[in-house]
Amino acid sequence: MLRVEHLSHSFRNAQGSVPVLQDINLTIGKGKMVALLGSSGSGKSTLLNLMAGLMKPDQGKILIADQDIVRFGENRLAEFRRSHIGFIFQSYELLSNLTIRENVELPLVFMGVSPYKRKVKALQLLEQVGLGEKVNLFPSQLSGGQQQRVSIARSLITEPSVIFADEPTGNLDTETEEEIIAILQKLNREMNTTFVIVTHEAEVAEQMQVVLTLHKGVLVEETA
Ligand SMILES: Nc1ncnc2c1ncn2[C@@H]1O[C@H](COP(=O)(O)OP(=O)(O)OP(=O)(O)O)[C@@H](O)[C@H]1O
Repeated sequence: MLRVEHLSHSFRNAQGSVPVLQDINLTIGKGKMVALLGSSGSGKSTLLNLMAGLMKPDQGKILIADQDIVRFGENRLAEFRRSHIGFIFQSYELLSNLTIRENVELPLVFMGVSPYKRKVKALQLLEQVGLGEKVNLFPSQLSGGQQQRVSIARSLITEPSVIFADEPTGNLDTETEEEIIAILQKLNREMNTTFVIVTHEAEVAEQMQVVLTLHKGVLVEETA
């Protein structure tokens, strides 16, 4: 379960402090597929980055697996992120000099998992995202949609409690977007992983179980 309590955040600029998120409270149950919807500048990415422990908020609690990650020091947070949190970026963020199997294995390399175990798990996940035939290719040999599937497999390899995705289909055409959403839904069913997906497209949000809508830094609607 993921819980956010009284979360507020501001960015500072030359004029002073600009509030970006104001008193956000939300609870996301285990295994839910959640959309974070809102127009440009409403604070979606900021909220996602805070929940993923990539930034520290000014105020509030962020509870993941019953632990308030806001209180963690840098090392503990980095360790917690590695084992509990997955992230999918709009721009895939794959390493071009590694094969796609090696890219998927990478989080386990940092956790000291044996090469054999890493390989077995990576191959299984690549099979699940429909790339079983392409495991030895390099990212540049794949389409954008295929590269995003590699990054999805990579995000799952540590079996995280929750995966955060920031506009995961933002660089893809409509047909490929539908394929990626279908894969995320399949993985959510098969692995009971919680997904929180930032989107500004109502059509994408409608396909999720819960939709959280942000407007100017305030959570204005929650539909389930
Ligand atoms: N590092 C930063 N420094 C100062 N202001 C920032 C910073 N990051 C974001 N902002 C501001 O915070 C507000 C919310 O930004 P955020 O990226 O969270 O919105 P968003 O809803 O994800 O937008 P988009 O859909 O365009 O990505 C915006 O007004 C933005 O300009």
